[in-house]
Amino acid sequence: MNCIEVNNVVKRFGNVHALDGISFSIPCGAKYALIGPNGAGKSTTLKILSGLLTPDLGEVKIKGMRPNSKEVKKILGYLPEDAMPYRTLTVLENLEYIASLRGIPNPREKALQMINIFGLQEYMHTEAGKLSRGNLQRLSLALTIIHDPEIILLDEPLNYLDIPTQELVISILKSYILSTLLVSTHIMSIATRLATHAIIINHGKVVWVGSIDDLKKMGKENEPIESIVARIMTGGIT
Ligand SMILES: Nc1ncnc2c1ncn2[C@@H]1O[C@H](COP(=O)(O)OP(=O)(O)OP(=O)(O)O)[C@@H](O)[C@H]1O
Repeated sequence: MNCIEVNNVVKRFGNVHALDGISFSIPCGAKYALIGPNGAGKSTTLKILSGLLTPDLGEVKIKGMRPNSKEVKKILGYLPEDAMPYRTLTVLENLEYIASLRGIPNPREKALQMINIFGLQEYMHTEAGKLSRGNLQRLSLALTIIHDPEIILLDEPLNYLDIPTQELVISILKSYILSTLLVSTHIMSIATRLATHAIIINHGKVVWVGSIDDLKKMGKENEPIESIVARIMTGGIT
C-alpha cells in the first residue's frame, strides 16, 4: 500500500510554476529523499503533503485521505524549513503544550523524554525565542515527532546542526523503522544516510525516481553520487 500519493500536482505562485505536474508515490514504511536544487519545488511539495498549501491542479493522498483531514493530522509529523516553536514558551512548555494538544496521556513525562532524547536538558527552561538556531532546530524536530507519527515529512532537517547533533538526529530518525519518511535535502550524504530511495526534482518536475543503490550504479568509475545527481538534474541522464 502507498502511504503517500502525488498525482499531477501543479502549484503556481503568480507567474512562477513551483510544481509543474509532479507525480510520485511512496509505499508505507519506505524512506525517501526528495532531492533537487534551490527553487526546484521541494518545500512546496512538502507543504502540500502536510496540508499547509493546496494544489492548483492534481491530487494528493496520505493513506488514501486528504492531507488536511483530521485523521491525517493525527498521524503526520511535518518539519518546515524554518520551523518556529512558540517563542515565549520554554523548551519544556513547548513540548508539554504540543503533547497535550496531541492527546498524549502524560504530556510532562513525554516532554521530558523528548528533552532527554534530543539532549536539551540544559535548555529546558529557556524560552524558544532565546535558543541558538541549532538548539531551536533540535526542539523543532522533537515537536515534529513527539507523537511518533506514521508519516514523517522533514524539510532540510539537519540545517543548523553541528556534526555530533547531526549524528544524534540521524540515529533518532533511523529508529522510526515503521514510519514512512520523506526528507527534503540538497545534500546527498544526508539522503544516503536517511533514505533508501530518491525522488529527484527540478523546475517542479520529477526527473528521476529509484533506489539510491541504482543511482550509485549509474555513475562512471568512482564517480561521486553528487556528480551523478548533477548530471541527472542537468538532463545528462534520464
Ligand atoms: N509563497 C511563495 N510566493 C512566491 N513564490 C514562491 C513561494 N513559495 C515558493 N515560491 C517559488 O516556487 C519555487 C519553488 O520553491 P520551493 O521553496 O518549493 O523550492 P525548494 O526546492 O524548496 O528550494 P530551496 O532548496 O531553495 O529551499 C521557487 O521559484 C520559489 O521562489
